[in-house]
Amino acid sequence: MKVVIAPDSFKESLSAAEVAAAIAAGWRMALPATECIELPMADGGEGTTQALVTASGGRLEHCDVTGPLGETMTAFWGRIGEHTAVIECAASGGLDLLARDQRDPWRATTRGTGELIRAALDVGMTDIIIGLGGSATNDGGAGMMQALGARLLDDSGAEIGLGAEGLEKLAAIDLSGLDKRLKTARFQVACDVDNPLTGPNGASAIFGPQKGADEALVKRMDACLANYARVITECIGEKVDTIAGAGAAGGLGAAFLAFFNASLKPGIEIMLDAVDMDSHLEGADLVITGEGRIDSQTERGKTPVGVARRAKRHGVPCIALGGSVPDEVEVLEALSKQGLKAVFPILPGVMDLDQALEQADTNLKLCARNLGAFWALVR
Ligand SMILES: O=C(O)[C@H](O)CO
Repeated sequence: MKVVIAPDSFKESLSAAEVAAAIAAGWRMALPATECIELPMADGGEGTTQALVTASGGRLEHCDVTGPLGETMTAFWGRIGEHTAVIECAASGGLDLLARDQRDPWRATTRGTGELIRAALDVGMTDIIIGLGGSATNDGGAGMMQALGARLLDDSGAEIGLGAEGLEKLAAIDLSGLDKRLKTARFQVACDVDNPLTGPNGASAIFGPQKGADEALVKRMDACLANYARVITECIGEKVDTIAGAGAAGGLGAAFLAFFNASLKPGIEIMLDAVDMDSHLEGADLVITGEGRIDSQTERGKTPVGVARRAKRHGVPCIALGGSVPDEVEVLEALSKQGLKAVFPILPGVMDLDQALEQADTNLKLCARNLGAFWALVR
């Protein structure tokens, strides 16, 4: 029997490679002869650089950049071959870089992403894959653009400040000082979701709360991004706010659409192609995917759904394991339509979040072992 194991990371707990290894170990407790193919996944969010570098035999490079709250930190990017760089926005502006009580989407900046792009261009990279997702930011990529030489100005002609806050006063964008290398570099943008920039399904409304925004701040940040979209249209004639993916990573997707020679793609598709998922699915009996939290956002293009859609195309059944899973049948039905036929919670009993994060490895093994035992019974 052949099982393809293609999970994302369990945030704040296990990397995608560790999740895949735990599922394989648990499954083999029940069915030791199974050929388990472990393919750690990512969809643009944290872990994307590592997963693509591992899949392509590249290496990580490190440099000092501006962190999410303006502090200096050491971040990384990936080098694949001679000319390709992978940069994930989570490396310098990621939610997992901040403790829960430090999260502040009003001030958080994407400046570090711009600095990582510059670092890659400085050493001759011409093809850049950008991973969007897992961010602590909601600044629409304003910080990134400033790091790359754009001037974002208020109505007195002064540079706006960091974060979503700065966008409230944005009145004009001057691209005359933009790094010239951006004209010739090719960007592929791997988005973890397909949300638009603004509105009820936009970056602030859907992802603001997980970054620490309350209802009032969500509204204010949505208005800031709407102002940003208006100024982009006025200054450069691009209308980006309703385009799918513009709302990824706190609106960073919008900046790539407006200012770069870039195409936005579901991140999981880029990842599946990089590991040659199609050939691994040949002759597979089952695909197991998973993510720390599986919910209605999963439908918007996150790893489990991306993997399930690809498995469905090959006629291979796909199931998922999650730390937390949907508790509404409508969400389960919607996931099932996309090919994710069943979703299993890994928790063996009531426990608090810290305990669940700590025991994720054991819980994954036990759940995978039970699934393997059930498969042995019914096949
Ligand atoms: O970073 C974020 O805002 C979410 O992961 C959606 O892209």
